[in-house]
Parts: sequence; structure tokens; C-alpha cells
Amino acid sequence: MTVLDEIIGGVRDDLAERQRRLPESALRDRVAGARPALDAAAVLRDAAGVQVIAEVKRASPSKGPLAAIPDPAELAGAYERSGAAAVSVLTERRRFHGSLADLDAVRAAVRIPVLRKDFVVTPYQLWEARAHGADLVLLIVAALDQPLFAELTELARELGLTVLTEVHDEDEIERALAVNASVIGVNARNLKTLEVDRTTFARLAPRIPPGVVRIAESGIRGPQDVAALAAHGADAVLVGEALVTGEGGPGPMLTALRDAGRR
Ligand SMILES: O=P(O)(O)OC[C@@H](O)[C@@H](O)c1c[nH]c2ccccc12
Repeated sequence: MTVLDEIIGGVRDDLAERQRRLPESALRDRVAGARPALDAAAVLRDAAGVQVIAEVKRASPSKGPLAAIPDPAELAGAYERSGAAAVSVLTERRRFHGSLADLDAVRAAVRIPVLRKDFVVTPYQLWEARAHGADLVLLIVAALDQPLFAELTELARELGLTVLTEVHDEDEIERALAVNASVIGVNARNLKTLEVDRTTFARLAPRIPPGVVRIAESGIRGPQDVAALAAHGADAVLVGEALVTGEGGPGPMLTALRDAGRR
């Protein structure tokens, strides 16, 4: 059993509990009354430089607790003021200490696109994402078989959500392209082993066709890493730990990351 399998087991248990409390039909009603999702793909590609998706991240399976983040809305506001293109909110509870309440708080606090970052394995979670104001949703190819991945991609699009399709090898890029993924995130962390390989983006980026938004995810420590990823064609970077643990708050680090990604 991999770490990913273990995480998904917990996600399914928590999900069953939420589904008992709130039927999908109630979520659908909420979605019908929600304001439409923002066009996030357009925001993530900007000729002026590498865009930063800043993550609200309290903890991770690999590092344990990172930051308490008592007020996610305040952190997200700081991200927005410091020039983040989008905010990622981890909603997984057991390993990342996140929640849909965090997503609600962040959604209410910022005008930029918001990503629901979780281990999505059922349509219900996509309805949840939209009902709670997400513009983007993460789909992890390694967590899904191809028919389910295709089904979730299609439903997400119907809901107006931009899919950030996460891959970590060549085979997964092929699977992403088979469903016409428009935004691909290359995760330097292998979710089955939790190991980070910082050469992953440089190796895989050439396999992603032009026209697809290319995002480098995980293990970005500071400006030097962003400069290297920019040279390898990253449109955006997804950063958690370096922002939530940075001295002097997230602002200075975010500014430095953006400066390093200028073109
Ligand atoms: O904290 P980091 O190393 O900057 O990583 C952020 C983000 O890439 C990471 O949280 C992440 C990427 N893909 C995921 C999938 C699930 C949970 C978390 C993730």
C-alpha cells in the first residue's frame, strides 16, 4: 500500500460522512445559485513572467505540521496583495489539516482564482468544490484510473471548473493529453513515496505541447528554484511550504519568487 493509497482511504471515509450529512442534490442546488467560476487558465499564463499559485498549507504527510494558519482568509489576502495569481487551498483533513471551511474563508477574502486542492475521487467532490466557490480543481492522475479520470475531467468542465491535472511521469502526461488537459502540473513529489526530485519538471516539460499551461509543483525553496523552472518553460509555480514558513510572513518570499520569474 502506497502513501497515496493510505491518504485516499482516509479521504473516502471523511467523504462518506459528508455525503451522509449533505446529499449531492443539495450541493447541486447551491451550485445552481453560485456565481460562475473565473477563467483560471487565462490568468496562469502571462508573458510578463512565471505566475505564483500560493498555497494555504498547514501540514503535510512528509513534513508534519508546517504552520498553524489560524486565519486562512488573512493569509490568502496577503498572498493576493503580494501578487499571487491564484490561491490553492488544501481541504484534506487528516494529513494536511485543511477543510472546506478554509476554502469558504479564502473564497470570501480574495478576488483571484481559488484552487480546491484535495484527493478528488468522486463526482461529489467536484460539486462540493464548485458549491464552495472554487474556480480550479486538482485531479491527480496517479490516483485515478483512466475512465474515472476522464469522467471527472468532463464533469469539472461542465461545472466551469478549470482542471489542474497533476502528473509525475511520462505515462501520466500521455494520460493527461488523452483527455485534452489544458493545464498540467508536474509534481516533483512522488505521492506514492513522498520523495522530491527537482529534475522532474525539466525532464517532463518538453513532453507537454505548447498551448498547454505548464505548472511546476512542490519542493520550490526560493527564487533560485523559480529562475531554473522559468528557464525550462514553466508558466506558473505552485508553492506551499516556502511561503507558510518564510520569515517575515509570506509577502517578501512571494515578491522574491515573482521577481525571479520575470521575463
Ligand atoms: O509545500 P510545497 O513543497 O511548496 O508543495 C506545494 C504543493 O505542490 C503540494 O502541496 C502538492 C502538490 N500536489 C499535491 C497533491 C496533494 C497534496 C499536496 C500537493
